[in-house]
Amino acid sequence: MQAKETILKGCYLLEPTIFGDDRGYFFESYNKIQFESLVGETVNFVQDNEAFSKKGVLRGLHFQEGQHAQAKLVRVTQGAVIDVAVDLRPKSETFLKHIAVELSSDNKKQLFVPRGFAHGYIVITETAVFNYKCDNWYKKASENGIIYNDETLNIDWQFRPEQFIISEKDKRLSTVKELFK
Ligand SMILES: Cc1cn([C@H]2C[C@H](O)[C@@H](COP(=O)(O)OP(=O)(O)O[C@H]3O[C@H](C)C(=O)[C@H](O)[C@H]3O)O2)c(=O)[nH]c1=O
Repeated sequence: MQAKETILKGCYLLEPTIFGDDRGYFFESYNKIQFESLVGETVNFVQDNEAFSKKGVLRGLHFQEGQHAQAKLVRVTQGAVIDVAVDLRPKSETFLKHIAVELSSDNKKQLFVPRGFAHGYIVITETAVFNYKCDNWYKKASENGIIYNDETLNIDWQFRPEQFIISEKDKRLSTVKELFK
């Protein structure tokens, strides 16, 4: 596994070492000792999630507040998405900056999104299976988020489906200006 820190401090793009042979391939998708050595911190994941979505589905931008904040290690095991992480740490040099990366079952890339970030993705293939680890449990009451087309963030989702498929909940998310007024 190799890792490269993105422009957002503490947010890493990871690439596994793939072992191919005439049967197919094998790779370690997660190894605690190696992962922590690459990202430079102890991370105790407690929950694994999986989401299946159709083309054009946009989930996010989400985060959990306060002590329920979650760090996430995200990857795609079928199809492809444009994955977005936004730095919401007021003291960070990259506060309100974001990255957008393609994660896919082909490139097998993973993104480590630290606590204090908002996260979301849009599906760019017919379907996608999104798998991720969280270092804190789901806490519905602490859920919050930023609307996907927030003017301050001005995210280029790099994909313009005939229509975005967005949950009613996500259509009602706040803007950055509302969240940080
Ligand atoms: C996140 C979550 C949801 N749920 C239940 C709550 C709802 O009944 C149902 C769907 O939840 P939601 O519409 O919030 O799922 P997503 O829109 O995929 O939310 C996720 O999408 C973005 C991209 C994220 O980074 C977060 O992990 C998470 O917010 O699953 C659970 O039971 N446990 C959970 O951890």
